[in-house]
Amino acid sequence: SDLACSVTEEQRDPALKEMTYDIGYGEQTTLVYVEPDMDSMYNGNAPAKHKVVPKFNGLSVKFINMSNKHVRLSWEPRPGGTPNPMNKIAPFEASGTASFPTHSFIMTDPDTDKLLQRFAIQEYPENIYAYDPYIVEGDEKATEKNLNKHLSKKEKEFYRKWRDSLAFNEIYRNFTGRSYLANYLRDPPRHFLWSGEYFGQTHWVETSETHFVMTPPKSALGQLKTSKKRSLKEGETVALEEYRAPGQATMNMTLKVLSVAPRVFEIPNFLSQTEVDHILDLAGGVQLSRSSVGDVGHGYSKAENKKTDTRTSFNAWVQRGKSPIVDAIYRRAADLMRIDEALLRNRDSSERPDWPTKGSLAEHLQLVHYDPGQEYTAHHDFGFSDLSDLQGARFATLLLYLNDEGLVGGETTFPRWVNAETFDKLKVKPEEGKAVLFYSQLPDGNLDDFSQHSAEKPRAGEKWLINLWTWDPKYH
Ligand SMILES: O=C(O)CCC(=O)C(=O)O
Ligand SMILES: [Fe+2]
Repeated sequence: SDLACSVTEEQRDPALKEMTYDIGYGEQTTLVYVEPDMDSMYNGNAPAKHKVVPKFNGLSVKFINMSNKHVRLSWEPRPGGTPNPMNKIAPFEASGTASFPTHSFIMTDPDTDKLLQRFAIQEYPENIYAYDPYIVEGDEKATEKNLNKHLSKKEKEFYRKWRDSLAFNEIYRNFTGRSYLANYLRDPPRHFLWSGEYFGQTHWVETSETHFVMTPPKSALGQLKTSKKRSLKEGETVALEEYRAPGQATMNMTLKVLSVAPRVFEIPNFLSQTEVDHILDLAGGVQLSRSSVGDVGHGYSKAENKKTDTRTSFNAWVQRGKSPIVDAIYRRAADLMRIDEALLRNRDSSERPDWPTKGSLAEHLQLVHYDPGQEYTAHHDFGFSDLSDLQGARFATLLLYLNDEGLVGGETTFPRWVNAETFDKLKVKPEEGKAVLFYSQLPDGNLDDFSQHSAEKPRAGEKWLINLWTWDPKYH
């Protein structure tokens, strides 16, 4: 695109370092993410040498089923206590959730309820828990014999892939301090990522999707076909120009680094008052339903919809084509993330054939409403992929705050942000029109465990917010 921004030359992400490794196929080299040290996070002025251990000790846990049978995963409030069934994991697939050290999980045979293995969750970075009924520890020969006895050729290949993934995880963790939560070896994100080198660092980017400052008449706000390129009226550079900030061909958006690890940015005035009002207007016309959470690993449309106590808010989905204003918000968001807007809608094969899918890489806007006392406890927006090569996963989350008046509390918090000052969480205060951008993926393609976040309870007032999730890449 010809929109200007503060990145003048494309360079390798400053947090990527070369790592040489050998998982049994000879020496190989790849780029991995290494967290910047304290001094660089504070641009040379770190208040202390070492990072503070966060008070919050939760982590993302990944369970791998390395057997050729389905297993049932259950959570035990205490080891040996009554198990709470979670989900079935298919042969050679993985599943996961946010958890805490000392929590206990079990895998059982779904037909007989026979206990297969119990997992006691350890402290970060002990994120990965595998059920492998074939391995004979320290005896390659006996293991091989087992594999040949129980697995087909194809199944042995799947098994091998997980063994490779576990072997890579060991090396990756020694080098970077983090677990490899993706499957070996995930490509780096295909999208651009803003760098986040130090607190307060700013980037800027231009957009031609300027603010709406007047609400167009209802007749101009009909449904759009977002699978098509937009057709504009004669002389227009953007839709409904006459209702936008006058005399402005473009506007600049500023991203300020709130956290380096995870990479969190805030963008003031992303939405105008008119746009906020329009969305809240739409909310009046859409049916809000109790929010659900699910493992998004296999695509959100197939997510298991479970109503739980971890998420007590209400939500609704708003499609990009709902109105030209919603469409403009997607286009502006695309400019903000430096992603082609065409990737955030369905395309025909002539548009961006360089991408592996024709489906939109963005989800519908998720409109969320919290009353006092409602919350979304600490979670990750990513899910775990099966052994497919593409490993589609949520890449970025854009949060748009729609109100602040009368709202007390209700912050978005990042309890595991790396810093040298406090063990308390990073709190982002909702401000009308403000956006927060964070990445669920690291620039090396791994999932970012530190992207864990929560929505605090409003203590007074209500909270309205939008989630816009972008995938890398969604493949359904
Ligand atoms: O409400 C917020 O501040 C965050 C919401 C969130 O994390 C989510 O819906 O996934
Ligand atoms: Fe979230």
